[in-house]
Amino acid sequence: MTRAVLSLGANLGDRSAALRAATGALRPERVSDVYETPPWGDDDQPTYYNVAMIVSDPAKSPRDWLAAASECERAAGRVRDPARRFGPRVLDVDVIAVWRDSGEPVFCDEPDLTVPHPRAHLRAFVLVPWLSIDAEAAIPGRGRVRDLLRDPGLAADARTLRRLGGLESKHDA
Ligand SMILES: Nc1ncnc2c1ncn2[C@@H]1O[C@H](COP(=O)(O)OP(=O)(O)OP(=O)(O)O)[C@@H](O)[C@H]1O
Ligand SMILES: Nc1nc2c(c(=O)[nH]1)N=C(CO)CN2
Repeated sequence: MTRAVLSLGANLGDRSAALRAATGALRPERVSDVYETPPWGDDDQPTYYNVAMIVSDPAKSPRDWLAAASECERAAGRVRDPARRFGPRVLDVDVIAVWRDSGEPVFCDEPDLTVPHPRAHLRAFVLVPWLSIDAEAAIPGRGRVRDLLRDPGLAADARTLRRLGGLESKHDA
């Protein structure tokens, strides 16, 4: 059994619909409300809708979670622009952290898969939704999410997020 935390983001097209379709495919144990978040890393793009979810599966390795994430992105019609890092997208699904049934964290450091996600601890749009569905959330090797969010820069970013409500309601105009 592995348990994973996934972070989903969308800022092109019908953002709620993309997140809802991915949630249907990934069948999470828990999913956060939708947060509207300013773009991180590349300012020149629309605001994102972000959610965090907790998933578990008896058979899935971190690489299987990455494959499931990539399949959701493909199904949403994502086109990669190699020239634009952190650029706009119909759907992004990141594998934030993975644990075995025993609670032991899984670490991966491979060219196409790094777990825990190497930038998760810098992103209020990952940490705030995650903390909302797990008060004890912690990034293996980095510490508890509620402590990470005490960093002044992250705390300021956290205040720019707007909680919109559950995925079942429609948020896009
Ligand atoms: N933990 C991870 N979760 C998702 N993708 C990962 C992870 N570690 C490595 N990758 C790799 O990152 C590649 C690029 O992903 P993507 O285009 O979503 O990056 P990005 O959105 O520009 O940046 P970021 O990963 O910081 O969100 C993927 O093809 C995947 O192989
Ligand atoms: N607010 C926000 N900003 C981002 C996001 C995201 O999901 N939310 N994803 C990115 C992909 O690298 C880049 N920037």
